[in-house]
Amino acid sequence: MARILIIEKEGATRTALQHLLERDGHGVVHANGLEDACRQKPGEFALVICDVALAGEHAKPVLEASHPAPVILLADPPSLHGAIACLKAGAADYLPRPFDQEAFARSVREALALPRNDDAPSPSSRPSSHSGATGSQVEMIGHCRAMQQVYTRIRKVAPADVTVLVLGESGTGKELVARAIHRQSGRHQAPLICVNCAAIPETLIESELFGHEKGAFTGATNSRTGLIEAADGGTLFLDEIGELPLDAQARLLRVLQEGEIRRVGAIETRHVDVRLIAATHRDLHRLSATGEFRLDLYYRLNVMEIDLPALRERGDDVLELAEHLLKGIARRHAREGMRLSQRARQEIHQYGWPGNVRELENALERGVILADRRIIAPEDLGLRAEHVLRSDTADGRPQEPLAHQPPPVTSAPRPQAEGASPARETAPPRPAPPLANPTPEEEDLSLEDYFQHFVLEHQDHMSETELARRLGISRKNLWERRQRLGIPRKKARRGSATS
Ligand SMILES: Nc1ncnc2c1ncn2[C@@H]1O[C@H](COP(=O)(O)OP(=O)(O)OP(=O)(O)O)[C@@H](O)[C@H]1O
Repeated sequence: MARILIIEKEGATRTALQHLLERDGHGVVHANGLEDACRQKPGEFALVICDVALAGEHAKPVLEASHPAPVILLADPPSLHGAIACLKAGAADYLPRPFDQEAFARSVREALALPRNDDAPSPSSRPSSHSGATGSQVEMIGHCRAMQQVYTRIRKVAPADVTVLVLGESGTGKELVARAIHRQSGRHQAPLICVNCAAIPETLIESELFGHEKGAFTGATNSRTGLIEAADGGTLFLDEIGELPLDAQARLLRVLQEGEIRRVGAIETRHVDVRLIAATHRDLHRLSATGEFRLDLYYRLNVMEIDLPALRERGDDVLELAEHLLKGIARRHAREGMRLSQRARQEIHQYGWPGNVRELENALERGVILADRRIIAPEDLGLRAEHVLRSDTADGRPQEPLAHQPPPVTSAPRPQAEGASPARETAPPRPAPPLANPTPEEEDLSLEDYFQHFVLEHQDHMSETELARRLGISRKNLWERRQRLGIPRKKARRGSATS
């Protein structure tokens, strides 16, 4: 549950946005314009959503006022120039209106997931060309051997200014790799433009990527710069490149071969200096055999390859990632200090994660929202039984099926993305996590945490009898626990409730 500020003049739109946000459990505050918003201290909100018309030039005024809160801009009518300017200035997202509910919810989720650095300079002091398409710099977590190889590869290819092909299942962090390469390259002062080829309609992709001249097609009332030109001097990240239509593939090949771009409807070409990083979860070589992907483009792209392991192949990294992600998610929902129970950790370790890190983030967010107390139980994560990878415990005993899941839990086949390359040997079934067996102590520990928190929070205004009743224990038990935990009963103030 995050506190979100909506800056929007239009009453009906405001109500519709509020409805969508409240449905997802967020708290909403309104402002009619920037001045009104500034009085509400926008930087203290978890997120600011602003009509681009009220955001000031290139959204800089709203971004400055809202720092360090992320800002989503809603644009009607949208423009490519506007989008690039706003994103370069540091907006978390730029949503063209009308948008569907799912796109809006996703954008809110992603903006709330951005790391919030209160010490970072505000957008006004950041060089505007420095930030990427979403302005975020997420640290990559994980120490397993496969990830170490990934980091080494990134370090070696980053300064080499060559085209890079990043392979990996959906949600493994391909965009993070692209960001890391850009950051460590000589182009880091120039823009990084990220484009998901699968998200742009086939009819628009050429004009979006390559730009168009006025009159090039019906509706082209002005000439427009494409995203490739916008990345001039910097890096272009083309995610899901396997989805690029064949005509666009031919144009892209020309950009790579000649360093030249021809806008749709243009006669002359322009020179561009762009480093390309492409990513896909598909086997491009296999696609080229069926004519869906140009073989010559595949060879041009595949100068350097970085192969990201699936999350289920990263051993204990999954727990390190879970702890790291949990902190950010809990902070966003104002539930700091939330922890995973031993059983939840065990389940996270044993799960197959077909949706990889993105799925882990979603499960943790569910956990943070659904957990009644500060400990997240396996039930709160809502993982699907069919993706639990069965393995033996460290002492060789078969793993007990997880209590809340419908038995039997069988050895699930490791899910393989459609068309994905059988790039890497998969790791053997994971041993049980390096944890003590889940025992009553663990639940006890969480109860003690809760007990301590509850007592400290309420002892000033509740009598001992009421505290004990609310905790569901006897007064004697309350006294004993106070002794054990070192929170002795406060001396009753004259006139305050005692029992
Ligand atoms: N090693 C990691 N450490 C921290 N966060 C990670 C890591 N890998 C992925 N993530 C997070 O997981 C989410 C998905 O990552 P990303 O978008 O880079 O994946 P992707 O492979 O590009 O997915 P898709 O192919 O579906 O676009 C992001 O929120 C990202 O920050």
